Amino acid sequence: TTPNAILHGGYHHALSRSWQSERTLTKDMLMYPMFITDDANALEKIDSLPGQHRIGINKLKEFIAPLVTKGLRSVILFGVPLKEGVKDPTGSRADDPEGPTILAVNLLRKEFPDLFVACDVCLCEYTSHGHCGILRQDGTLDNSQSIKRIAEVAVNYAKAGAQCVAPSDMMDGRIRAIKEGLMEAGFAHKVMLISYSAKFAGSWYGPFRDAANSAPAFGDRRCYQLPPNARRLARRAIKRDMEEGADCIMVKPGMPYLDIVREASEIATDYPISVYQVSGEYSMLHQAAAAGVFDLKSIVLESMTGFIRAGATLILTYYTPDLLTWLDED
Ligand SMILES: NCC[C@H](CC(=O)O)[C@@H](CN)CCC(=O)O
Ligand SMILES: [Zn+2]
Repeated sequence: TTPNAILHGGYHHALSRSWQSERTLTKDMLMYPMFITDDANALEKIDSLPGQHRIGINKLKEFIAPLVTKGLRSVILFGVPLKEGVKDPTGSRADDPEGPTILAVNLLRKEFPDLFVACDVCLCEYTSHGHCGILRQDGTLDNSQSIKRIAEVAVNYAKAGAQCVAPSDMMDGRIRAIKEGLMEAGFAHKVMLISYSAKFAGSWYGPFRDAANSAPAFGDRRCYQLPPNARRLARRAIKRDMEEGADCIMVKPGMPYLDIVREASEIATDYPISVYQVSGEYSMLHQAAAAGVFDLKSIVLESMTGFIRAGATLILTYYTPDLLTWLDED
């Protein structure tokens, strides 16, 4: 089987099936990014992301239950190890069975059977150097080692019960490596593979790196995230990931890259298109509204309209809890 011959993974679950169709903003379109930390009893506010928290495994059920009651349908998990000595050059603890991500997958699948659980797959939260891949001695990326490790982590998240894996690393060929890993492990037909295909290097991720303690220790991510002005590379990355077996194509950041969302929806016409309203966008709107520039609910709903107009069918946003409330109002 060639990887992109496998379609089942993209519609195995009722929710992912709904994403395969045209939509206007509904709760089902929203995927909530959550930070799970290795301090089991933590429930820490994140200064750079007002309203967001780092959540310990023992606080997760009580935190998420009211959101599920309000109509939360899906989450994407980011493990945030804060304990000393967890990080190393190869991110070997990313798929630690006792680590925050796998513990959270286990708990959510057991306690909230209707919740669609996705895991972000990357090494940067677990590597001592903070890069999204494994480095050579000279400090440059070892792409083949990186995709081998990233595929291993993705398969282990699938084995733990994740219904979707989304690699945010931007290594070349990681989609095929993950898809083939899922195929070998017998998960490709029931786990959705969302590719962060067009993800741009730049200044929109600061609050996340603060929240996840995942900034690169040296250098930057310009050798693997796309150059902001490289529309043509984005088109090539999208086509490549379709070939390699992605079930959904994501663009990130969102508002500053709406043209790329439109390109993705025209290139990957038969795929659900996902967009990530990243931490910088979230904080910008939040702080501008607090400063009286505009009303928060209005501006957030209008940003959602932009994503849908550009062709997005799945929106990752930290505003998910607010939107679950706002969508029930007038
Ligand atoms: N794996 C990269 C994580 C990346 C931030 C970064 O480039 O450091 C994004 C997470 N997928 C940031 C998301 C955000 O800013 O909200
Ligand atoms: Zn990363």
